[in-house]
Amino acid sequence: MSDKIRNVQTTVLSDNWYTLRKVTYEFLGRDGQWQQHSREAYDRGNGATILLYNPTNQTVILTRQFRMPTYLNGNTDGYMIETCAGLLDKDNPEDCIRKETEEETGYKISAVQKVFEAYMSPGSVTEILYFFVAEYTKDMKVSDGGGLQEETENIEVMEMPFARALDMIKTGEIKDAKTIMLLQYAQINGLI
Ligand SMILES: Nc1nc2c(ncn2[C@@H]2O[C@H](COP(=O)(O)OP(=O)(O)O[C@H]3O[C@H](CO)[C@@H](O)[C@H](O)[C@@H]3O)[C@@H](O)[C@H]2O)c(=O)[nH]1
Ligand SMILES: [Mg+2]
Repeated sequence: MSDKIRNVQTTVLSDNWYTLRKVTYEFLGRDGQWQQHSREAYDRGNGATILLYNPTNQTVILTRQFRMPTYLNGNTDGYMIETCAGLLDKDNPEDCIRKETEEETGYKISAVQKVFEAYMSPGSVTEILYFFVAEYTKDMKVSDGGGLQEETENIEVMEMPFARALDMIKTGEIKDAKTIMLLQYAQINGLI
């Protein structure tokens, strides 16, 4: 609880798939005066994401899928290259990301390492994202991956040299924040 806000009132504006709320409240400003504020907050739950890397072959596993919001905002074909990621269900982030990894990439991993967590868009989206890394090898591949049929995810699995992935940040072929964060984490910490 913050002693800098009071009289918080919440209205649901939309709950068709995820939930958009309008929140009005009084906020104690830096000048010591209470101000009336109103903010919208989009709640789509929390998520987890993972960079799969193979230090021997110097490769990483990424995914490619259509993302409508990016299509609406300048991404000409709507496709995004991203680290494997999913929304959390009732599971803890570790179990969730293992399950998501198998569904989306076809790799069955066990040991995962949490590296940090971050609010990805704190002015408008409630979500906190948990970031993981894990080593993978060929023999961990148990299926094609691709995501859940019933969710019509159509995910393409991409294995590529780590150096190529880093280069794709420079060329703009990779434009997804979580993916850039994890690739740079791997580079800074010499994972590969
Ligand atoms: N029918 C329908 N499906 C939706 C809607 N919005 C999302 N979906 C589908 O719901 C599924 C959710 O898949 P997950 O793999 O669980 O989540 P994600 O979308 O990959 O989320 C990850 O990436 C996001 C974007 O970077 C992250 O924000 C999120 O934290 C997470 O890491 C996707 O197939 C998505 O297309 C909708 O309005 N209607
Ligand atoms: Mg996903």
